[in-house]
Amino acid sequence: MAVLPVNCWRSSWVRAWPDWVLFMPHVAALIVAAGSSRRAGFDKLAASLGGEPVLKRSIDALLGASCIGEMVVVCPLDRWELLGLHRESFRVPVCRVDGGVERQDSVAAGLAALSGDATWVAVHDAARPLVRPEDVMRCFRAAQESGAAACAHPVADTLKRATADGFSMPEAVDRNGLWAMETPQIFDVRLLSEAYRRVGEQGLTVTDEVSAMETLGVATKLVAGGINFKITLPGDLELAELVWQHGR
Ligand SMILES: Nc1ccn([C@@H]2O[C@H](COP(=O)(O)OP(=O)(O)OP(=O)(O)O)[C@@H](O)[C@H]2O)c(=O)n1
Ligand SMILES: C[C@](O)(CO)[C@H](O)COP(=O)(O)O
Repeated sequence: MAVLPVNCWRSSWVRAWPDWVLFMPHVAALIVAAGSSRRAGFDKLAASLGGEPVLKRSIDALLGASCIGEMVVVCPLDRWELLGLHRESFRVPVCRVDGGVERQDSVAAGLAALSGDATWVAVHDAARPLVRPEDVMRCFRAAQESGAAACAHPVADTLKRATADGFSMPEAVDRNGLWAMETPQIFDVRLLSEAYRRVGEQGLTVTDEVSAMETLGVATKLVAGGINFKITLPGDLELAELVWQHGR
């Protein structure tokens, strides 16, 4: 896992802020954008969605939520520079750090780069650019009420388990109570950092923060919102463009 020894927070941005802003409990947005887009087959975070890069759309969606007070973007420098993203142009202090091999390594790198001023952290996949600021706020309110919250949606389809060559198996898979996980996922910063420390220490594999929190025995409130699918396969970008053009 690559963690840059950065301390981007002691910038003029932060020094310009009055003390009461720094001590106000706020949410740090942690955007993971260091993936390889292997399944998409093209750099999906640099691809255009409504004329702006997908990564920029995701950053703007999180910044549209008033609870966000700082942001860490986990992203390779070349992608950041290629997209012409200037951290001075955002409404909150923004810090960029390198990611790791797996998503969980990138989240850990982002957690290590937080300023220390935030009470909460909202981890968000850059590959989910359709999330709406109101869904981020709803998720944050649920986190304040329940201690931990994540965007997700209940599975609506009939489910079947299949063989490797695509034949259905005579097995009933009960959809009742099954949810598909999304992001943002919002937690107390110290708890999530402890969860990821444990994940690293025990060599566990987790694909999201809810799973990491389960290592501490913490249950997460699931919050259904608007259309928020992840751009994973080539056709997903076209679908996202349609949603973008016709309104989220
Ligand atoms: N090592 C990694 C892997 C993933 N991600 C980020 O985590 C989010 C969800 O990952 P996903 O899109 O599923 O992964 P990719 O690696 O981008 O895609 P693929 O698995 O197809 O290569 C994305 O915003 C991705 O950039 C990351 O920051 N670091
Ligand atoms: C957190 C997450 O977006 C949950 O859907 C996760 O990144 C999923 O990635 P996946 O490996 O493509 O399921």
